[in-house]
Amino acid sequence: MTDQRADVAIIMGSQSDWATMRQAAETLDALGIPHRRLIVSAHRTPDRLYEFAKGAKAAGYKVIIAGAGGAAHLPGMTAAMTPLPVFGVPVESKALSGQDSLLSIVQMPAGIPVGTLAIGKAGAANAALLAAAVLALYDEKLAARLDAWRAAQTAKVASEPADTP
Ligand SMILES: Nc1c(C(=O)O)ncn1[C@@H]1O[C@H](COP(=O)(O)O)[C@@H](O)[C@H]1O
Repeated sequence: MTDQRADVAIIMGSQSDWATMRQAAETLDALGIPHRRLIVSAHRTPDRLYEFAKGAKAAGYKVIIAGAGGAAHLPGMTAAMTPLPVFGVPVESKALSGQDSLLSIVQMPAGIPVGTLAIGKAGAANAALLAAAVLALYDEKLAARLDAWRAAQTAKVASEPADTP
């Protein structure tokens, strides 16, 4: 659900990250959380990053999800320029399978945190669930939707055979 009044910004370093980051967008959609997605790169579009990060709070965003691969400076640079919580998703890189992305994002110096998720699609989905958990602290209807989502997940697993195939 893209919306003028978006609670979550999903930013990514390149269009090529969309295959991963769409898991975040789809999870937010499933929970009815309005979001916007943007291509922003600390390396390739530093002015766009500055404008986005400095204005993100005033624009009404509550949480930022930032996905990047390789030398993944985007989440940390964004966190340096906004007081909003930033969740970083290490995108799987071709050369190093996302290990480079993970270490770039997770090893922030004390003082500027980035909540770092797992490499790849699972990390993108979980970033959305974490964003939902933050927003649900102040939104009872969303909290109920999140509870229902988790209950449905539990029911699905419970309906599957418990023994190994
Ligand atoms: N890590 C970053 C940043 C950044 O951190 O600012 N900007 C682009 N990238 C990453 O470069 C990878 C390759 O990008 P291309 O596929 O466009 O060559 C992508 O995973 C992107 O996130």
